[in-house]
Amino acid sequence: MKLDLYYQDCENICVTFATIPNFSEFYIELEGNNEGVECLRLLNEIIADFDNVSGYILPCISIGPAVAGVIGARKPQYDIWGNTVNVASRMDSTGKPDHIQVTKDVYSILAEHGYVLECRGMVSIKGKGEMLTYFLLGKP
Ligand SMILES: Nc1ncnc2c1ncn2[C@@H]1O[C@H](COP(=O)(O)OP(=O)(O)OP(=O)(O)O)[C@@H](O)[C@H]1O
Repeated sequence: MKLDLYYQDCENICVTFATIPNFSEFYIELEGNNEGVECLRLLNEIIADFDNVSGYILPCISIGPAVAGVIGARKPQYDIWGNTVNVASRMDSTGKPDHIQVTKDVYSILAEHGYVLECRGMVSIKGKGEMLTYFLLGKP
């Protein structure tokens, strides 16, 4: 048995979750049309143009340690794990349309660099309790 594992401990990474609002409706509309190929085209466009996507994407950010690696023998997949990833996912699931929700740690770093943020207040996060979160409003 081959025991080589690819993994990397990351001390401090920034994790962004990005949801496309109403994606499932969009996808169903396209199913009869080119079997979803147009949908893949759109996703590639969004990823290639990530800096200019506000409006139809909802990014949410957390920072901290995580482990990254490849898992799966038959269908290997690269993924990341850890509390930082779960919190980024929660920033996404508790987010607000047209807003970028970030944790307090992200707020501290961005505020130091002149970004404009607004305190949202305490948000109830599954598995974490109440967390103070912020909305990112603008660049320096
Ligand atoms: N690598 C990842 N990629 C995508 N989503 C992830 C990843 N790691 C964690 N998540 C998501 O982060 C969320 C929080 O993770 P947690 O381990 O607390 O899950 P859970 O308690 O089972 O919650 P849930 O009910 O949301 O599934 C989950 O919704 C999970 O799907």
